[in-house]
Amino acid sequence: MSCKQLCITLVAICSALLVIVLVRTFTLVPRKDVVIACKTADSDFIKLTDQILKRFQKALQIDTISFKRGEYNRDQLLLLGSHLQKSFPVVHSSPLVKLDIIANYSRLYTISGSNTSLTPYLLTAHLDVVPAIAEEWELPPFDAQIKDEFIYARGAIDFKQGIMGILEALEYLLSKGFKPNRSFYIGFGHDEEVTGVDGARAISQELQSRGLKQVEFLLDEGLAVLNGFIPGIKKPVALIGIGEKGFLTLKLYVKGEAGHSSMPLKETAIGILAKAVSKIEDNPLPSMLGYGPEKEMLEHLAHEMPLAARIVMSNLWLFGPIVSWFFSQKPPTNAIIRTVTSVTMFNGGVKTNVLPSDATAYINHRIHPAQSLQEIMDYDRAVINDDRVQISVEDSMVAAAGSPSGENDFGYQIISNSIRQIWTNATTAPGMMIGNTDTKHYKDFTKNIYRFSPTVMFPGDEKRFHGVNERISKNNYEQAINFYYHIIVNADKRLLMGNTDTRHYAMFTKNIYRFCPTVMFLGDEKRFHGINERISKKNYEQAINFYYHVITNADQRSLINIHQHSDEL
Ligand SMILES: CCCCCCCC/C=C\CCCCCCCC(=O)NCC(=O)O
Repeated sequence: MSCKQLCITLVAICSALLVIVLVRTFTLVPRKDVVIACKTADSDFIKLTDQILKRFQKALQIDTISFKRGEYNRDQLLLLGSHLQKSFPVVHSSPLVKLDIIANYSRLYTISGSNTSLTPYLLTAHLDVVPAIAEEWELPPFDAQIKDEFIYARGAIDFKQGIMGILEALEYLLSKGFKPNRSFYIGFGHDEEVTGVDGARAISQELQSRGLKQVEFLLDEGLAVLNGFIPGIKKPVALIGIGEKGFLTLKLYVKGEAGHSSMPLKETAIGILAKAVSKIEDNPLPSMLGYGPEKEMLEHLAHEMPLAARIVMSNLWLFGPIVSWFFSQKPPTNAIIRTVTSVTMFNGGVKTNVLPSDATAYINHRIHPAQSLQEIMDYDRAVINDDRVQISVEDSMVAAAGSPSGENDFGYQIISNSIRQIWTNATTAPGMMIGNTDTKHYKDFTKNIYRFSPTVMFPGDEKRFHGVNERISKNNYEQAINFYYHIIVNADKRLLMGNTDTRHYAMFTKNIYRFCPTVMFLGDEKRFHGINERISKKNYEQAINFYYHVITNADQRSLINIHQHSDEL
């Protein structure tokens, strides 16, 4: 090949790459329905009254702690149950609502809709919380005191704002005479923090035993309204978890030899285990960017970014390694691109002058959906590379596949639109839930599983989950209630409000108009995507003539000057 031919080939390849990059950059624009913003002046806005605030604080003061599987504060769960009963009298006495107590503490509400042809949906949340080390908190974790407009308490964002927010919204709606068309369920599990096997799983079994086959969608706790988490985007980003990482907890065990500390062996069981753990921490798993829901997330968000970032994020096939490096720098972004590893427990030794007879550590992996449990086990074994360290599986769950997040996916769009009604300046995108939820117990009912908590977060707030100083602002709690209000109202519709293809032509003109030459009478709107869609012969003739006139009228250079014509008359 001559030098000239080589140059031509290179220019051709670069031009082709440039075209692909630019086409992807400017065509990845997600659906965005026009939504009516929820305003505090609206007649149906639920204001955070003292009464609402007090019952939220009371719920937070009840320490419904889960310690381990089957070990939770049972009395407190009962107390929380009676607090809910007292706080929401309309919910608990409405003929439209049936409450079942499941496995002693969990709660399943069935709200009957009038239209049995509509598939019901399911809202879930959990009653339990993780323990808190009170001494490390600014304010006691179970007092729910308010400081600078924030309510501090264990459970404030994980996830009693969900429990109370859902019931506040339902109480309000029912007291205003709301009668749903679409039935729905509300499931509150009591042991989500210890895998939900007693609570959510029992609720799911109860629904199955009633013959329920399918729900339209499921909304559980999950991602949040994030400010400043995603490089390049200043406005709030509300991520809806369409997938969920799996987990794998491994037990590492080293058998040692007890003896006198004055005559030590070269290595003790603790030393051997410490080296293994250190190797695990020094060898993070590789980035899987582009192979899971994070790809969709970045492609959805690209159009919100400045041009350079937009080009990069729209073309992960080319720029993936740069993005991976960048995202690896901070824990929240690192968590979405790879299987992460946390050494969470380490035990060994009984006395300062006794050689340890054994040592145990636990490693908790959160697994990226593109990897299997076996791959992670094999990786750890190879990294540790020491047969003296016995590795066994303590607990595991495979990652959850991505739920649909397309333009016509009812559940996703209902959640997205409800978010945008409350956080009007936020952009929504599908994401991957990095923690685990109760949703695994409901996966047989639907593929439309979404994980979103109505929680506003700023960088650093992620440490409050299971950490110290968990809190929510009063304003955010009010938003949470109104978010659930809109979920219930929006999901009660039969269909998404229609969108057209016009958004794909938005780059060509701002003069976009939408009109169908269709004559409609009241009730005909149900024929769209419904049954008995029809048009009269006369109307079809009108439609043809309408398009005839559109074509002939648009064929002019400019609009006819009406005044000129009037003068002529
Ligand atoms: C570029 C995107 C960055 C994503 C950053 C995510 C920020 C944090 C938002 C939500 C995190 C939720 C994690 C908490 C899980 C809560 C549920 C739970 O505790 N489940 C039990 C468990 O996982 O062990």
